[in-house]
Amino acid sequence: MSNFSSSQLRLCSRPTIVHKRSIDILHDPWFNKGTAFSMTERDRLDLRGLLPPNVMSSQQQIERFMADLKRLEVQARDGPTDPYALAKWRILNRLHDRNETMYYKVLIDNIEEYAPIVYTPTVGLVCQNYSGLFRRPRGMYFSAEDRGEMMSMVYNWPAEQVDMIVVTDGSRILGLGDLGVQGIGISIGKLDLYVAAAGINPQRVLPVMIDVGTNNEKLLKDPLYLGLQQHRLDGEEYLSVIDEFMEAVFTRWPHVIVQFEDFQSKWAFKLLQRYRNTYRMFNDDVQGTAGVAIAGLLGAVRAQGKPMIDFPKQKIVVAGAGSAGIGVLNAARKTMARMLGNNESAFESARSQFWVVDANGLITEDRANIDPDALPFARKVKELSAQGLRSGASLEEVVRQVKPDVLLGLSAVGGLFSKEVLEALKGSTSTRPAIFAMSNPTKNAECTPEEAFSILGDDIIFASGSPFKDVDLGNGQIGHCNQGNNMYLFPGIGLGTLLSGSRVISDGMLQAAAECLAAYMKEEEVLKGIIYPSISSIRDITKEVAAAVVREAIEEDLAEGYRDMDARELRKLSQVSIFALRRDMWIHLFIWMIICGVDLIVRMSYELYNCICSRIISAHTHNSTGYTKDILIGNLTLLDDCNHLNLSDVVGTRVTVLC
Ligand SMILES: NC(=O)c1ccc[n+]([C@@H]2O[C@H](COP(=O)([O-])OP(=O)(O)OC[C@H]3O[C@@H](n4cnc5c(N)ncnc54)[C@H](O)[C@@H]3O)[C@@H](O)[C@H]2O)c1
Ligand SMILES: O=C(O)C[C@H](O)C(=O)O
Ligand SMILES: [Mg+2]
Repeated sequence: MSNFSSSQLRLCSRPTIVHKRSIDILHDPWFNKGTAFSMTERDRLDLRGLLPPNVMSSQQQIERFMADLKRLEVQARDGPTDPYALAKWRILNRLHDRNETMYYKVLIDNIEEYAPIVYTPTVGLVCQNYSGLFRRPRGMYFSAEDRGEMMSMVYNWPAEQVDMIVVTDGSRILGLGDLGVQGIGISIGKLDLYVAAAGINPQRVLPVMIDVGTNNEKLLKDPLYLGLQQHRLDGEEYLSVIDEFMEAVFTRWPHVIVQFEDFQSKWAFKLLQRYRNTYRMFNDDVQGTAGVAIAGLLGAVRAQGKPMIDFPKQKIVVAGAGSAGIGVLNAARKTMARMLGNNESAFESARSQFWVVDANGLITEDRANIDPDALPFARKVKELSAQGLRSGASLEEVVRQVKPDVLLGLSAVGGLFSKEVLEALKGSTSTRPAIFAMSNPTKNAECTPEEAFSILGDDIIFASGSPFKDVDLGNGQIGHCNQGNNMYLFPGIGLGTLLSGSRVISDGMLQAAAECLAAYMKEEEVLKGIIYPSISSIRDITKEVAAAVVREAIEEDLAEGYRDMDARELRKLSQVSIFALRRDMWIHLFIWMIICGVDLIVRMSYELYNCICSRIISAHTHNSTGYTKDILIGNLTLLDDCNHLNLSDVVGTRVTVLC
């Protein structure tokens, strides 16, 4: 017999009235069921796309939480270079969920310490463990199950404006392979850098995961996996999902920029060709990496005490012919060709400077089923014997015979530059050979700086994709470890494109970004072996890169202007001094607005803050942290000299300023 009266029963079965919708529900601990929301509930509450696609039972949710809790102790000590990396990530992530503005303040002020936590290398560990780490969702998930729904579900995202999307399909996360839906961590990490380095408004960024399944058998068998448990879609089916996604986001936000990230090379090039002339998009692994590598390669030439124009004489061995390797090879060949006269024969002769080794050894023209993207770099069979080489030669053999100036790794194989390979590089004809161990995360680096310096001696250039500490060479000298990572370019490429209002991202804009990075390092730094800036100057380099991209977009007549600044005004800017242009960027770089109820929080530069302060009605210190102030905004029409800021809607409101 039940103890309930019939009126109590009626009460119990009464539906809960949910006044909230969409993300507000997920952020309300009273209503939130997280991944346990059924598809019907997701549709009725405008939640489709705001959660990973796999609907979980509450028992599964508990199991996932417990499994993560048990793993915590082991995994918190699993960080590649920092034993507490994962624990730090959790703490920062919790801060993000409580107070986003403070999160970015902490990140910006401590970028050197926390970039390796929110970005490479720790982000790799985060993606690997995402099922356990998942708490509050960030970003959107578009899955194969959402076909036909994307055009409407894109409106479930709460922000009216989105400037930057970073999208992945999770198929090649860093050098960690197919991580399926867990790859969303990489989109989140890249966008954290967009906010920290380029000052993009955090309310206008959108991390996206397109879940078309996974071919990772471990994940397919894991009952707690958050993604679709099916093999990846392929061919036309795959393309139709990505097409639908692109159409949906560009319909809602026609001016958005979409950065493709960590797509397996099989699709990376095809998607780039498919969309780059129609949409504002780029592929960071192909194009961002290429620019960063070019800047580093030119730096390596300067570090030998030679002029950059000597670059076409460099012999370069590349290990890895995937999206990143081929991207770098194409860009390096074009750069050489430009230096050699920019004609057909220059382009042809530049080709002979490269030797490409992949999982099957040296790539030569006689290879069966050769990847068409690698074909232009296949060595001619008739020249092999003269070089003491053969089809499929090992990396060690190639290095020994070629005696290259540069050994560049984008293979995702940790330790590939073994003792034997580095010993072979001792025969290099360069006065200062360069080693680029660019694969991520840390354990996938082709070699460590210690290995390189100890085998090859002090007079080398070393760069790695993930951060390593400089090496004490024991004679009062420091072996400098450069971080050659596309983070030095993608925020500036995105920001420059945004500010220019260019409809597409041209080769010229990417080239301008790379040249800007190459020119950024001073002669004396380069001669010391410092060929990339330090992460602490990422805001500054981003500003420079963005300015270069804007200038090139204007030059190519692609710029259509941004917000209040039309193309004509932009063009005028190109004629004034570069300083004025930078000042303008500075303001855009540092301002963002977060609408909080009726009040606004404004994050801005000191420069702009001072400008506003001279016109405020009242100001008082808001809290004890010393960097937050409440001000009452006066007549903002006086703000004309704070170029292009339309703050008129904040007149008379209380504004919290974070300087
Ligand atoms: N530093 C950076 O800014 C940066 C940028 C992009 C990519 N990456 C890193 O580069 C790596 C590769 O990325 P991708 O997108 O090109 O991957 P990918 O899977 O498309 O390509 C990997 C390539 O390495 C080759 N390879 C595998 N084993 C090899 C071996 N033993 N010897 C030589 N080559 C071998 C494969 O045949 C393939 O051509 C990843 O670790 C990624 O994190 C770094
Ligand atoms: O994410 C990074 O750190 C660089 C690059 O995009 C990569 O895929 O490794
Ligand atoms: Mg990447």
